[in-house]
Amino acid sequence: MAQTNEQQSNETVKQTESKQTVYNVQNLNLWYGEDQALYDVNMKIGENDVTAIIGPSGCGKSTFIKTLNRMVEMVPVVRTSGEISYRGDNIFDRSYAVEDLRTKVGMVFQQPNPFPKSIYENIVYGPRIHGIKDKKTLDAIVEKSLKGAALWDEVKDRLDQNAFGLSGGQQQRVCIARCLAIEPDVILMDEPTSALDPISTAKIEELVQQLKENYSIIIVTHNMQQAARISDNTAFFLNGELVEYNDTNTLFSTPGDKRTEDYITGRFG
Ligand SMILES: Nc1ncnc2c1ncn2[C@@H]1O[C@H](COP(=O)(O)OP(=O)(O)OP(=O)(O)O)[C@@H](O)[C@H]1O
Repeated sequence: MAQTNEQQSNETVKQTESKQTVYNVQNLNLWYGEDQALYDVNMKIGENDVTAIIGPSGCGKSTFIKTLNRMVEMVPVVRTSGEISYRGDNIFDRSYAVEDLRTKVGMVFQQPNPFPKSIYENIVYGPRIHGIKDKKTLDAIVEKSLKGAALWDEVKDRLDQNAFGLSGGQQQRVCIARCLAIEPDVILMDEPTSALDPISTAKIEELVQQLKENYSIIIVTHNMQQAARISDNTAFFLNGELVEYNDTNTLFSTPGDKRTEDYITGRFG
């Protein structure tokens, strides 16, 4: 029998009750002008979890993930209702400082997008904006971040070379390292491997497993096998609605909603 979002959300809370809640999304609706893209989304996201967002093209996955750092508001016609609490504070409150949110919540995109600068300059960009000038401190941040992104050994002898000279998979790890350099709490990943070859994809997947020790990760993916391999919880979106949200094993083995079953068995999408 189909369950309501609230029932599913409560169950997921039970399963992760020993964990801190990083995000609590309540009754989130979002419109692009007249067109509604998200409908009454309710979802709790746990600390140190990898949370996968799946669903067919146009179902609202990217829109949802971009609400979590309020990047979606860069589209001027966007309007939202409901609440997203991050570590207990509603990020839609007028007094909430979006700059603080963006230092806590890093983002990695579908296409690797390093700056047209050296590998070193890519990593120190954020820390410099935050006022860090000391060369030794910056050097240490570069090493730590590149090690965290499993890239240090490959690039440590050519930090002054342009990041554009790296492979696509390495560029994506530069972007992850750039994100780690600001010491985020959460990393949002919007289809981070869809432009990469299988070997680079496997490296990023392995990296996600390492990163979850220290960060909470929310990843949009078209690839259901990827969601099954790397995530703790999975949310299935369809037409802007959160159809089902559960621990990944349960969602893929015994989906509670016929629409989830149809999607994961390849009947559409
Ligand atoms: N900037 C925008 N302006 C107007 N409508 C938009 C904008 N971005 C997305 N939408 C609409 O919002 C809905 C959800 O789009 P979104 O990109 O979030 O879906 P998605 O699941 O991430 O798709 P895909 O897997 O193809 O990337 C779609 O109907 C889309 O046309």
